[in-house]
Amino acid sequence: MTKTAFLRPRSAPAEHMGSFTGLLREWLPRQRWFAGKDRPVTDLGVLSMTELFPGCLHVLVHAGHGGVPAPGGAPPAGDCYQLLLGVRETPSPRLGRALIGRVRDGSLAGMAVYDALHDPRAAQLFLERLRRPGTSGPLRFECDAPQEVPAGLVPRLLDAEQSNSSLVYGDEYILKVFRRIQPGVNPDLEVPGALARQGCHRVPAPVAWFRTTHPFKATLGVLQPYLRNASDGWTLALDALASGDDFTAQAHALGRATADVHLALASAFPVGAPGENGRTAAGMTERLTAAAHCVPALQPFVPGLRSAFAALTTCDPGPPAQRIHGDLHLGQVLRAGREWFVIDFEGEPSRPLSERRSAHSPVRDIAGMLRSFDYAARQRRPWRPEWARRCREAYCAGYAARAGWDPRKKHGLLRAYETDRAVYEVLYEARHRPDWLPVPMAAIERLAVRGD
Ligand SMILES: Nc1ncnc2c1ncn2[C@@H]1O[C@H](COP(=O)(O)OP(=O)(O)O)[C@@H](O)[C@H]1O
Ligand SMILES: O=P(O)(O)O[C@H]1O[C@H](CO)[C@@H](O[C@H]2O[C@H](CO)[C@@H](O)[C@H](O)[C@H]2O)[C@H](O)[C@H]1O
Repeated sequence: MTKTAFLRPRSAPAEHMGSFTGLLREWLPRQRWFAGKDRPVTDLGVLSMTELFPGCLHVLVHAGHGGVPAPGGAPPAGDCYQLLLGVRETPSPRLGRALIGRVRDGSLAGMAVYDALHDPRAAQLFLERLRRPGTSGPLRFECDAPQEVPAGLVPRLLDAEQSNSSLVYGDEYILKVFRRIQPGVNPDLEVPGALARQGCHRVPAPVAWFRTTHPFKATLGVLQPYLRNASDGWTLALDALASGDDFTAQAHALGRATADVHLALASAFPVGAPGENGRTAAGMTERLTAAAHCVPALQPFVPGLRSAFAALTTCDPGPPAQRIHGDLHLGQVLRAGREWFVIDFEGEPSRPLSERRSAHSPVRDIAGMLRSFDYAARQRRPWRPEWARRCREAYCAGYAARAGWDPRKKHGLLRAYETDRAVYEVLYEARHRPDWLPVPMAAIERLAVRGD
């Protein structure tokens, strides 16, 4: 009998939970998807641990960043992360990169613990679990309509720098395993499901998903069809920049695709109240203040940026608020065949889930994509501002052709939303990719000084 048989029943006893926290305390902050890199982890606790199959544990951990426990014994402020942990005496040498460490004490002392998403055997068994709806402890494995996902698809873990972790199965399906878990339905399940019911073909529809009921209700992962031979917009844009190829036709089609998705979102999630620019401006100003506190390089530009937000209260109110993508950029769009598809409806990962699921101006998504053209144009020296400007024109024209209103005619709104997005990007880059910070900072300088 292996030592892991110890871990039964399915919800593992508290004794084992403590064995892992020492290892995870070191490993967790080094992961790309760990959101609290700018704050030390002051406390780490296992919130739930479920044996999925022998040698593979599903674990939710809480990483605290100081503060006192909330009333009722709830953990103090911090984030919850999802892990799949492999526990073996001797993991295969191929799993070296995935090794988290060896348990130091308790009944599992000496066992190696690793990130099981890197283990093809565990990934295969996990798909088997998803193919059959049912429960494992607090975990629920579900699907919408019975779709025959074939058995035995070979898994591979995407090694892209991501906010979550994704496994591709046989180039047929892709499973996104959310890493930072917040209570509630994840919009990356909710939105594609609702869009599929609207008949929107621009978004791959969920095939199966899993969620937890403990320590709170939350979506944990979604399986969807994998778009084979697709290229993401970022790669295509950089290729076009490198070869000198025109990208305006692609940008125009992308504008049309964005409008299609916005129209489908507006039908799928009808919103009663109109957008309120005063509240939006206040939120943007608050985010700027918080960002300038974390990234001092922003401080000299704060007055100029604030004026962009203040102008929101007097400018054309623009289109009504509705559900949107929330983090639209060139990496979130895939070109397959002659069509653009839109993925990853999670929204900006650092915002609370309730905010990400509420209505916003569609201009926010448009601004996200316009910022992305600027990011792409700045990847080459000399910088190619005219490339970004042409893409911007084409994208807005494509959007206008489908949506019936032209983003270029909403100058005040666009400036405010692009500024807000650039502020978000400054914070994102400072936390995750400090080498990239000059890219959004250049936009900040331009938006604060010239406002175009
Ligand atoms: N349905 C899909 N078909 C093909 N590739 C996909 C699909 N969904 C995601 N991808 C690939 O996986 C990458 C990460 O997906 P994404 O949803 O953006 O994850 P994250 O939230 O971790 O950033 C994308 O950049 C894309 O290359
Ligand atoms: O794709 P995610 O949901 O993880 O989005 C996050 O990471 C993105 C980077 O991977 C980041 O996007 C920024 O960099 C892109 C180039 O790598 C650029 O195209 C985007 O315009 C820029 O915002 C995104 O902001 C972040 O939420």
